[in-house]
Amino acid sequence: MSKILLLGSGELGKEFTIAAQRIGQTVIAVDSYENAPAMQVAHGFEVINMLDGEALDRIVAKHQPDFIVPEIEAIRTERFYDYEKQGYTVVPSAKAANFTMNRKAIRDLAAKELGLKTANYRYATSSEQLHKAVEEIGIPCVVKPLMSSSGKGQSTIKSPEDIEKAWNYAVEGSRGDVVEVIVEAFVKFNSEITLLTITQNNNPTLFCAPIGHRQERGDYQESWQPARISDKDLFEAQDMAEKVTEALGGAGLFGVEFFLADDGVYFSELSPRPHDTGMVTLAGTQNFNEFELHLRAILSLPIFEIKLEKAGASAVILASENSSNPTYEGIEKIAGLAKTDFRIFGKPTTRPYRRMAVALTNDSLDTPIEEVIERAKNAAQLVTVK
Ligand SMILES: Nc1ncnc2c1ncn2[C@@H]1O[C@H](COP(=O)(O)OP(=O)(O)OP(=O)(O)O)[C@@H](O)[C@H]1O
Ligand SMILES: NCC(=O)N[C@@H]1O[C@H](COP(=O)([O-])[O-])[C@@H](O)[C@H]1O
Ligand SMILES: [Mg+2]
Repeated sequence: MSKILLLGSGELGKEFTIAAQRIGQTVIAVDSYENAPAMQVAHGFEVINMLDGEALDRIVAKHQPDFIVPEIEAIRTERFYDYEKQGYTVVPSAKAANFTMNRKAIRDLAAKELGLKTANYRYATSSEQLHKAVEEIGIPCVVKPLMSSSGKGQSTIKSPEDIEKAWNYAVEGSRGDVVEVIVEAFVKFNSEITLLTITQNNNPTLFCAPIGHRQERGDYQESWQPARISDKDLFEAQDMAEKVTEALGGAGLFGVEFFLADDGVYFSELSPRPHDTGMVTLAGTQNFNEFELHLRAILSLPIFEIKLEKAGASAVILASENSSNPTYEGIEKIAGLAKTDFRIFGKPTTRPYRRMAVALTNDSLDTPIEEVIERAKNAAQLVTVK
């Protein structure tokens, strides 16, 4: 049996840990605060600042894990290359974790090295450079810190007056020590998808049915599976996903994000780990959920097939204010609904817009997906977090 050091212990890590526990693996859950969701179900835990390389070195040496599994981006990922040299397995690979924590590394790899279609983009390290970059890219455009996730520090420039604001907002929302932003042309997409892509050690790459999602404030609100997509677009997205995951290396599940526009498919970014929008697979849409697939790929266990069994949707349940010791009202209402389920993550504190729980619905594959999404949204609205 293997020992897994899980770096990041939120809702995604919690489901991954439960999947690992079910097949007898040992998980040590790590995060920056005590009582994080995955810690509540793991064999052991560590509370450290994961951006602190020495703290990371210390717990890796202490636990000597068979697998180091990043669950968030904000980790001193440069250390991962050393761990690989020392013989540790980083999931999916040191390169995958390191490249995706910085938008510049992954975007240059995708657009320049691999030639994938992306939005036009520039970088800027000062507000003067941002003005120039916006002039070149054109308005509207999207500004994001190089190091951030879940929409933090991200804004859309709709007129020249927004540029200064966008710069300040990005610097404030930036994690880590890099003061640099990416400016991307605004893609007028018709929809966006996450393509869960599973790379395996001794077997070919597999894809899940595409997941559609809707974002607000750079964070997902609802996701559904399967997403509506033409065969041509799906084939293109799979081809791009295969190229980028192969370049990053290793075995595991990736969430590859695409925009579907009139002029084709745009690669946006990817997570080298289970994706938040992939929580829809907890609704029983597939024979294996995304956490089980990640685990199987990591452990080199065969995946006989990935079968889409139901249409499903997830809708987030957010907190609205700051509190500790959160309570949940409306659980009995959501519990009473047909073909509906929910997960409460068990986060010890709330803040405005913090994702605390998720509503899940499913139905037969011939049900219009809009109906399934609507039910998930209505279900989520029944629960309030105080
Ligand atoms: N160039 C763009 N054109 C149009 N919309 C965009 C563009 N870039 C981002 N968005 C919108 O903002 C959302 C979040 O962007 P992105 O995925 O790059 O941010 P993130 O902070 O990495 O989010 P997460 O970590 O949750 O994936 C996208 O899903 C999309 O809805
Ligand atoms: N888009 C990335 C994502 O969804 N990550 C998930 O959110 C947690 C952090 O939540 P928190 O900010 O509420 O602590 C992470 O640990 C991970 O599970
Ligand atoms: Mg994203």
